[in-house]
Amino acid sequence: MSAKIIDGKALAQSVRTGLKEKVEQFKLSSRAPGLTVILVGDNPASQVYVRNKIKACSDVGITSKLEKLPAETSEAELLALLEKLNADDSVDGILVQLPLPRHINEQEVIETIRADKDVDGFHVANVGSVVTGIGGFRSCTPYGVIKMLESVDYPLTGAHALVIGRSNIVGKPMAIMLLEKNATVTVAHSKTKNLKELALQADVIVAAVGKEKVVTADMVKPGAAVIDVGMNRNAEGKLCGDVDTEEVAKVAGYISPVPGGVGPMTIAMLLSNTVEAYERRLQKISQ
Ligand SMILES: Nc1nc2c(c(=O)[nH]1)N[C@@H](CN(C=O)c1ccc(C(=O)N[C@@H](CCC(=O)O)C(=O)O)cc1)CN2
Ligand SMILES: [Mg+2]
Repeated sequence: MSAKIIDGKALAQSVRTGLKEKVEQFKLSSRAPGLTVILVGDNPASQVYVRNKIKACSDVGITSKLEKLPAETSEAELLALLEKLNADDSVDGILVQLPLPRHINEQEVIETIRADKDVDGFHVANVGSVVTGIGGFRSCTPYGVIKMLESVDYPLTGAHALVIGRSNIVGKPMAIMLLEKNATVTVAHSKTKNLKELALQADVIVAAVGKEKVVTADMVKPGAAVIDVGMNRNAEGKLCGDVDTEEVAKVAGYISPVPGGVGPMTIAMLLSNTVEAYERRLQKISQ
């Protein structure tokens, strides 16, 4: 068997095309949605991701602004900038690129962003709203994974989903979003003892560990959907995910590649959240 590829790059492009049309309509009667991206320090990967986000905004017509701060920026300075952006009516979405330098408390920073401008969906108010099913911005990576599974009509109701990884930005919200789709969800992590046994029972595996070849072919049930959230460099310095893609593709029903899978969808869902933040703000103003 050879798995069908879930092409995140193509799906992201179609999401972006839809958003572009929406933004063009908004601009006829009002202004474009606005996103401010904050980058602290000079982490090379973060620089690439931020550049890609700014370019993606420009492609769909979202007005974006990059605030580049030196690595020595104090937490107080960063929080002051966030308060200023929170109060700025032209800013619909605010994003602070992670990771932050070690001297800055990430959670403190996230909680300072106004929840209705938190287009990353990391603020506790948004996490809580998603958990309780009352709306709120969804964390972009797991939101993108759900869209990828929906794009191939993967039947999630009653499916057994295994999420490997329990980070606040991927693993935990991923489990909640799969639960919302009526999957039976197991979350595995570094202390899980019987990973292979759990994986062999899973109809859907989402690997979000940050380690090469955590999911191998002997762990995958024939026909399962395997979504790779990992972003690693192998011994040759090549970008790879957490899944042994070549071998797993011989067993799985669906597989998402790295690069070209979840990564582009993360950025597409950020744009989608930004457009949603703008729409909600306009709605509030007109009430
Ligand atoms: N504030 C945030 N920080 C971080 C997030 C986030 O969602 N919000 N996620 C990651 C990094 N990230 C976005 O910021 C991200 C990582 C990778 C990609 C991507 O498209 N990857 C490409 C490959 C890129 C390459 O060649 O290096 C792919 O998979 O095809 C997008 C977004 C941590 N920080
Ligand atoms: Mg830190």
